Amino acid sequence: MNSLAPVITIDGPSGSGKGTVAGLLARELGWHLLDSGALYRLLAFNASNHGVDLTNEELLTKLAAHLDVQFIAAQPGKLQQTILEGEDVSQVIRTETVGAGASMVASLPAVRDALLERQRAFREMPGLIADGRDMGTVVFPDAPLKVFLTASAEERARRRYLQLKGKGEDVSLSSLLDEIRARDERDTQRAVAPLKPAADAIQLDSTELSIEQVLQRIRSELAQRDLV
Ligand SMILES: Nc1ncnc2c1ncn2[C@@H]1O[C@H](COP(=O)(O)OP(=O)(O)O)[C@@H](O)[C@H]1O
Ligand SMILES: Nc1ccn([C@H]2C[C@H](O)[C@@H](COP(=O)(O)OP(=O)(O)O)O2)c(=O)n1
Repeated sequence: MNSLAPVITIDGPSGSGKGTVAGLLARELGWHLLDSGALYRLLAFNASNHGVDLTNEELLTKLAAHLDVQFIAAQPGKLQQTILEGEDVSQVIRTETVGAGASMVASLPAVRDALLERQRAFREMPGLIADGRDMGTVVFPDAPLKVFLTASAEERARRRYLQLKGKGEDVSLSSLLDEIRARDERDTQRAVAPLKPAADAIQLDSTELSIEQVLQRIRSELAQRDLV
């Protein structure tokens, strides 16, 4: 790990806007990007492909340690492709089913341990934007700026609904709301690295904020810390 590279952590529940904001910030600053949720999604997806039960901690931990994955970005911060065992899986790992599977495998302590160093290795100059659930609490506890991004469950379900409809998927708002609530419950109640704000995180409720307004708030926090 390069201890000199600054890290901005963006944690929060599903649909709060973490991925969008992290991607835009990384592009704006020219920093690296860690989409940690993608690792848990990849593991759940890979396990299903290999017929591994999503509660089998021992086998899942082995799979996690040997995940053959590459994140390809033409330049730091550019939209990245996710390649698993040589295949582009960027889109197929984005479904709600894979998200629910990711949340299940993510509750297993040995699986989280197996993915820890892989995540820390993303910390390189000129800096890293890290998006997930435990970026500020566990993976990068010394990050100079930690953001905890939230929004009401109803607004997050509405956003996900619009996003999936936009991709032509046939989804229902009420089942998305149920799925979001179930995922919130599992992610906040697990024993290891539960979703919660770091003690030194700034909390941003984006329910009534546009993406640009969220970015503005983060830019002003960065300026206050002399990070840009
Ligand atoms: N502040 C916001 N206002 C309205 N829509 C938003 C906002 N932030 C994100 N979105 C939209 O909500 C959807 C989910 O955002 P995403 O970044 O994938 O969330 P997360 O990574 O937290 O699950 C996307 O379609 C995104 O464009
Ligand atoms: N750092 C992380 C990132 C994700 N997870 C788990 C918990 C989440 O429900 C799943 C999927 O995360 P992801 O960020 O891709 O999901 P959303 O885009 O927020 O819907 O993975 C985690 O436990 N720790």
